[in-house]
Order: sequence, then structure tokens, then C-alpha cells
Amino acid sequence: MHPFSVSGKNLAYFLKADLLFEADLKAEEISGDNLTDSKFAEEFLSTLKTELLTPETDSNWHVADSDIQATSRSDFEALVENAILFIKKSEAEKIVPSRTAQQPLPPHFSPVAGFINLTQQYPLAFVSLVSASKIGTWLGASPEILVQKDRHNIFKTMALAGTQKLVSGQNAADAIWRQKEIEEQSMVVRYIISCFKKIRLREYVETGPRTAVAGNLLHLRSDFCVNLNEQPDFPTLTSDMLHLLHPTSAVCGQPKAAALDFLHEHENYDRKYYSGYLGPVNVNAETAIFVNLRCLELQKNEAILYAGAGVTQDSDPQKEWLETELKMQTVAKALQILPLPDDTATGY
Ligand SMILES: C=C(O[C@@H]1C=C(C(=O)O)C=C[C@H]1O)C(=O)O
Repeated sequence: MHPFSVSGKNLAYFLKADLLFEADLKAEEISGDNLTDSKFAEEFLSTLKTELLTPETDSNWHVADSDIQATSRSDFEALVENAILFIKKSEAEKIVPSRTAQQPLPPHFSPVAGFINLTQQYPLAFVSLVSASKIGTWLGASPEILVQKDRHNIFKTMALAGTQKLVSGQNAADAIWRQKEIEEQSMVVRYIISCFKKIRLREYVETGPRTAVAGNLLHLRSDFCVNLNEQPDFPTLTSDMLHLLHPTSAVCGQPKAAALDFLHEHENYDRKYYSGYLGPVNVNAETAIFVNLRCLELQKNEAILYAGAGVTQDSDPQKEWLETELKMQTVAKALQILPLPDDTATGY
């Protein structure tokens, strides 16, 4: 688990898994509802329920100190306005301001039940629940791979940016994107290619951009793939790219240094582990690290939700606020205890 920015308060931790449950799924099983119905899912959920859904483990989650206050709409819109002015007068092309919101926990809230709820809502997301003394407790459903290396030695990363609401009944392939989102996503693509160039890797396959469904949202996504069996000169590509990519222009901005300076000076709160990264490292020869997005941090009686939005010179502060509202709705589903209406059951 790695924070957005490492500091004395926010450190990166390797956490050893207490329990390892591994799926051996065929590709056709990893699609939509199949996953929730599969034998694997049944076994996984029943193991979780017996091992973790017990009063002792599920009511005493770790809470990290926090003085985070919810960002008001006017403060966030002023921050976006400020970012637009900064972009117009500096070399920055894109900045990703973010904000927090607070939501009371329902009575008898169970993080493990919240986790299970998210795995069922978003079968293709990386659903995570991390609770540790120095980190606090984080629950999330991320759609964004930062770096992945599978057991066949295939490296993958993605450029995910540009957001619109998924309208009920809409076919994702029919989505129409404005110039603003197309440019925003192409900056992330260029950034990934610049990282490959830095280490002189030329043999990668780029596909997309295509529209990707992420819960209640649509994004533009390009995929990058490198067959490491054919690239013997890049044995440490996964960790090299991890260090070069983070924080990508999808969560920070472009160019990175100018965007980071702006955020440190103006964002006015500590992102902690939001927009950092997490995921299994070298578990049975596989690594899959995701950007910590669509996440919340549990306090004792409330959840702190985090979300950001890519700002370019064409941004509208009110729309960026609404975009962060929609992004927060993804993980807020974990806080609902009632069955959800049908149209919210869309998988990533
Ligand atoms: C910053 C977030 O998401 C990122 C920003 C996006 C955007 O600006 O359109 C889209 C996907 C993510 O790469 C977030 O979910 O908080």
C-alpha cells in the first residue's frame, strides 16, 4: 500500500497476506455476472465470511488520525477555477484536483460486508479492504491498473481518463466523447509512452482508446502490453515503470512536476493513500498494482470519501464537482445495507 506522496505521516508498506485465496479462472469465467455465480466466488465468499465476518475482526478496524474536513462545493469549484487559470498562464496542460466528503456509517456497519457488497456490485474492479495500524482502514473498487505482470510474463498498463455518466440502458460503445475528454486521455497516453521512451523500450502494443465501463461511469481507456519473454533487456520493467508512472497524469496532471507543485500548494488537504497504489506483489509469480481510486477511509463513526477530476483549460468547475460526486457514488455503495436497484448493478 503506497500513498500519493510519501511523507513522515504516510509511508509505503508491504503487508503480508494472512490469508491467500487464489482463483484459477478461465477467461470466459471472468466476465460480468458469471463471476458472482461461479464456484470460485462462492468458495471465496464463504471463506471470507467464516474467517473475517466475525464480531472480533469486523468491529475493531484500525483508524488513523485524521483532521480531514469535507471540502465544500464552493472551495472545490474555486480550486478548479484556480487550476484553470494556472494552466492558462503556465506550462501545465492538465491538473487533477481532488476533494473529500464525509458520510456517517450506518448502524452496525461491517467493513467485510461492505467489501463483499463491492465485489458483488463491481465484479471486474479491483475491490480492496486494507486495515493496518499506520494506514487506517481503506475500502475501494478501482478500475485502473497501474502496472501488472502476469505469470506468462506479460506486462500491462493503461491510460484511463475522461469521464461521463453511464445512462441506464446505454451501450457503452455508443458513447460520444468531447474534445476535452479526448485530449485529457491522450495526455495520459503520451505520458505512458514518454516513460517507455525514457527506458528505451520500443516494443509495446497499444490498443484503444475505447470506452470502458466503471460502475456508474464511462471512461476512455488505452491499453499497453509488453511481452517480456521477447524483451530480455527489461527484467525489472514492472518496478521501473511503477516508479516512472506514479503519479500518472490521470491522478496528478501534466507535466508532473508543475501539477504536483500546484496540488501541494493549493489542494489544502492530505490525500494520504487516495490516488496512491496497492495490490498483490509477486503472489505466485504475479503482480497487479492498481491506482487507489473510488475509495473511502473508515473512521470510527464515519467514512471519508475521496475523488478527483482532470482539469484542462476547457473545464467547467461545476461539471468537475458533479464528476467527483459521481465518482464518490461508486464506493458509497459499500455503505448501503439495503439491496440496490437493478440499474446500479453494472460491473466494471
Ligand atoms: C481521479 C480519479 O479518477 C481518474 C481521473 C479520471 C478523469 O479525470 O476523468 C478518470 C479516471 C481516473 O484515472 C478519481 O476517481 O478520483
